[in-house]
Amino acid sequence: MILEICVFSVLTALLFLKWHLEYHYDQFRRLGIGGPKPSLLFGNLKELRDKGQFRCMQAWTKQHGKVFGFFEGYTPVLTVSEPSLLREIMLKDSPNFLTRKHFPLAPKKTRGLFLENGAQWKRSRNLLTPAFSTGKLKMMTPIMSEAADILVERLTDKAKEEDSTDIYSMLQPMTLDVIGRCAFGLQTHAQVDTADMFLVKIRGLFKTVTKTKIEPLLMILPCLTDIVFGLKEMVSMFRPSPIEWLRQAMYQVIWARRALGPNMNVIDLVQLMLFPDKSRTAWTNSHKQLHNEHLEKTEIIPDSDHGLEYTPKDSLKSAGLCAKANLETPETSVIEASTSGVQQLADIEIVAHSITFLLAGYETSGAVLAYFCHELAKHPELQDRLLEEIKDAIGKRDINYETIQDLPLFDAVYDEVLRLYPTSSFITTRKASEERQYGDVKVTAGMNVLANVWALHRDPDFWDDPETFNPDRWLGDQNAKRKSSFTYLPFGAGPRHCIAMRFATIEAKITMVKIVQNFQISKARDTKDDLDLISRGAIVPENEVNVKLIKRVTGIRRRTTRHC
Ligand code: HEM
Repeated sequence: MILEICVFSVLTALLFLKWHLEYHYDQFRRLGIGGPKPSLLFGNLKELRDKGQFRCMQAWTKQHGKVFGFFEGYTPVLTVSEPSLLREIMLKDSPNFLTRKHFPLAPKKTRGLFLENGAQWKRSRNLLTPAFSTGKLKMMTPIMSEAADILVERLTDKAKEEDSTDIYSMLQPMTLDVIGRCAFGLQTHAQVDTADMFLVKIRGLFKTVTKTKIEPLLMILPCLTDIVFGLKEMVSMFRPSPIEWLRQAMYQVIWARRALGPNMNVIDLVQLMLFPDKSRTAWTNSHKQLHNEHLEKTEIIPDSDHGLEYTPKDSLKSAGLCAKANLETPETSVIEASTSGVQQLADIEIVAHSITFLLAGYETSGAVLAYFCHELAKHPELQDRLLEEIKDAIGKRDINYETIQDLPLFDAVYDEVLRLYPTSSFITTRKASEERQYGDVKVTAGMNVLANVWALHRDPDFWDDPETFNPDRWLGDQNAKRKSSFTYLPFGAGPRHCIAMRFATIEAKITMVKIVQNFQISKARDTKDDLDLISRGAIVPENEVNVKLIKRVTGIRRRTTRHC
């Protein structure tokens, strides 16, 4: 009898589960929205994984149109490449869409700007936006310029030694040095030292992101999230993860920089987060007292001291400040930023934002530069035009924020690279707070929306000959109109667009101008016509990006003076 009851219960539970899944996976059909057929166990995850997200998006858009639904495991995602609907969701009705789609492995408490939602996101965005103003970006360009100079030196050596250079592997450490220095305040040496701890940890981090089987598991069974997080915490007690290493390194930088107080010779994102404009005047007595107490426990190392290796314990050859703090004084981390009455970020938030900047900025910027070089190798005639433009607009002047402003062809090439390779296509997501009806499309409360940027940028309804790389389409007066039409969204749109759009653009321009000035890039014997791409948060080259570099005789090899 007991056995029969057990069998009956199990069968009933299975039937109920089947009914529930069928009902769940039928939700788009009930709303009159088409899409690929999901399986009861995996939704559409298997196809996404097998074919690759971007191929699926393009194929599904062709088959189901500009608005369709798919299931990322158990999670329903409404996918939109209809510009007018995107404008409603991302801009006009943005207060209803200030939240992003949930990321299965997102930390639960301190999340950083990208993952924050609601009031917390608003506060952070308001506090962080001034750090990306024109004035502040100008002050950060020497960091970018110096990193680009080191790149040119390394490429010069490569050009002498090798017929084919994997430019991607050269660009990644450069973007890491820029972001390491700007967002972490660390004097990293990723370009010249392959054993640089920062580089090693970041590579470890991205390897885990690519290989993890946990994320798909949580996509299929989100109910396991708490258990998985609990287990992860237990494991990290014995084997700290790369992210934990980064967190600790960042805390040490913060403590040392707080101890030293504002230093206007060192402008990076850490400085701007720690001492935003408003707080400089409000550097109140309570801060001063804490600052002085902490300073007494802090040993200042002269800038010229290069003997210090950084590790989570003594990582403070921090962007020229070079202070080694007494690391036993974590109480500074709880300086509540509001003691002065001025809104400021607390240490725990700064750490989360720094890690976010690193994750959001490292892969994207490196990949975009690699795509840029790849397209130049395929289009030698374009390089002659770019070089002419540099000569006319810049001549022998320094490459800096001012001199790179008036380079329309460079801008056009950059825009076209980002059209064909919108590296952050699959992170442009929103979640509806309340139900809305836009024409025929009903967006229910809690529904996830993905701006289908990959398909949008290759849609023949909006682009002539969309698969062709043609920077000239960006020249002329249609440019501004095109950019405001919601057919081109490499940096997203609306209040949650990429906060560092101009930071990334300046970094790319400075680097590319220096590369074009110094090298002719052409196809090497092993250059692929079409790169294999992989989506791991950002869409990046799966393998090497090989090109042949020929040093220009007239190349300008100039090292930017250290800015601090
Ligand atoms: C070419 C390089 C880059 C591209 C293509 C890119 C693209 C994007 C995109 C598409 C989004 C989502 C926008 C939306 O949902 O509307 C985004 C968000 C974001 N990006 Fe970037 N990004 C780049 C570089 C960077 C860099 C260098 C940083 C940091 C220094 C950064 C920090 C962020 C942050 C913090 C967010 C979240 C903004 C928020 O939710 O308020 N990005 N980015």
